[in-house]
Amino acid sequence: MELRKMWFVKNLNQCAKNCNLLGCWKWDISRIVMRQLQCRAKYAVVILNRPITQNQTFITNLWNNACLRVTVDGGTAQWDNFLKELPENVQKTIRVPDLITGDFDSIPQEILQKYEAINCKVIHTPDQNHTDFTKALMELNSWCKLNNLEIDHVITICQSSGRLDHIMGNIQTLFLAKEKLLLGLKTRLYLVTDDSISWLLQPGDHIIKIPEQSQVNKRAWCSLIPVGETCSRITTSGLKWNLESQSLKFGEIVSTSNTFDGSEHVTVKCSNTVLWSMKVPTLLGE
Ligand SMILES: Cc1ncc(C[n+]2csc(CCOP(=O)(O)OP(=O)(O)O)c2C)c(N)n1
Ligand SMILES: O=c1ccn([C@@H]2O[C@H](COP(=O)(O)O)[C@@H](O)[C@H]2O)c(=O)[nH]1
Repeated sequence: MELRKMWFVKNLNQCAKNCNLLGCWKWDISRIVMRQLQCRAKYAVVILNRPITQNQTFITNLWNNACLRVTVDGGTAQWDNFLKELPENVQKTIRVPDLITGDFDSIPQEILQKYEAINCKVIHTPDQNHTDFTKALMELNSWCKLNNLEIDHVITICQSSGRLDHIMGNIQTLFLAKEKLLLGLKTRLYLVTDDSISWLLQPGDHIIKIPEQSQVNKRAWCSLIPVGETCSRITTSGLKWNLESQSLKFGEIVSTSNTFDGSEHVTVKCSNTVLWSMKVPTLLGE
């Protein structure tokens, strides 16, 4: 075997030992969800069409420190409502959206005109085979390419209430982002609701840092949901109800209402993609 190939195989074996031949991801959401948000990572914020009820300081810091701010169709009106609730002196400090996208069946005309007048870029995405959220990510990605910007995270402000089809559709967008490479390879996509954050764990090894308050908070739930396919083999540590080379499948085991065992990290080794969600008390200001 030629030398370069031998080196590659040796490294692959090492990697296989560590990462089960698949992938190895570390997740530290504290810089994203802590309200002070001293975040040096480059990230974009996407606002979907649900009321924004998270802590005001968290949202305004998140928004103003983002590299790119996108409101999606009716999400623009939700953003406008959120702004109206802020004290006037704070309103003046808030950056305007960079992009407004959507098929525009939900946004009131006067809101669209108001934001056009202050030079927000408006992109009409009429395709009815993809949701406005999915199309917003495509536009976001084009914007990043055009502006030579590599972003680490896309933080989507939404809710897990309201229409079930939209909730499922948003999870479908997480899958599409991965399967159809809607975002850069290194860009991580999250759904942030009132008091929780969710993202997909791809096949491989994951180390999830648990914020200190959640380590000891008995109400700090977390979950591992096998959306889309059965997860035939999953092993965890750091949870109250750990899984040991078990399978997750609807109709058999789905890990809801799980919680932390006080460890600093949760580890997950999974053979198939699963949806990880966890409560983050600081989002609401608890
Ligand atoms: C098999 C199939 N089912 C349903 C649809 C319809 N459909 C899927 S995505 C989409 C656009 C949804 O737009 P969005 O703004 O995300 O949601 P809205 O609030 O307008 O319903 C539509 C109409 C389709 N194109 N194909
Ligand atoms: O109940 C809802 C409604 C919408 N969404 C998300 O927002 C975008 C835009 O929605 P519009 O109704 O077109 O304004 C949609 O694609 C969904 O991703 C939601 O999560 N819940």
